[in-house]
Amino acid sequence: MHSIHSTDAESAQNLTRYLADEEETLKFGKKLAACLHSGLIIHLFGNLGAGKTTLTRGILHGLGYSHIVKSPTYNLVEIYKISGLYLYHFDFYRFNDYSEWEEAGFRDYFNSDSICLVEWPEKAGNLLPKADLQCFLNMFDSGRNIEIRSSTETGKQCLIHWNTEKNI
Ligand SMILES: Nc1ncnc2c1ncn2[C@@H]1O[C@H](COP(=O)(O)OP(=O)(O)OP(=O)(O)O)[C@@H](O)[C@H]1O
Repeated sequence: MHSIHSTDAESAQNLTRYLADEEETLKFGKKLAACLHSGLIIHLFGNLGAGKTTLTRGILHGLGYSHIVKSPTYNLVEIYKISGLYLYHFDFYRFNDYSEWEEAGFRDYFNSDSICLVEWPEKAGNLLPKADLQCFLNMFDSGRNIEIRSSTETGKQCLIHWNTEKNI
């Protein structure tokens, strides 16, 4: 059995990592993928260019997806299927209103067979189901970091998995 590693910056409820460059964001996403499973809803917060799509690309690579990962800015959602698992990558930056939500059938995307990663969740407001994990991609003059907070018991279990995983 592994012991739970924790520092001041991380506990079962949250973790923070410094991301030196794009490669490191990809690497972090790949490692995070090992803690994820179907049914999870993850909200990604961060300004334009903060690295939300890069993180998603890392997660997809970690799940075994080896093709191009595009930003969903224009389509609102990109759909990936990886060995029976669906991953929906939303970007609500250009989201307008409830009718758009209904027409696109977005409600149906949030089910137990999929992982949903949502950029700009604040633009869709309370139409979205509650997130299990909230990822904050922060940019400072001194560099970038990511902070992940769990907001459900399921999300908390993911971060416990991260903390107990060897070599992470
Ligand atoms: N940790 C990092 N350090 C430096 N550059 C990074 C880092 N992570 C990503 N980038 C670079 O930042 C740029 C923007 O990244 P990305 O498209 O992932 O941002 P985004 O948050 O999805 O943006 P948008 O909100 O516009 O969709 C890319 O050129 C990427 O290479």
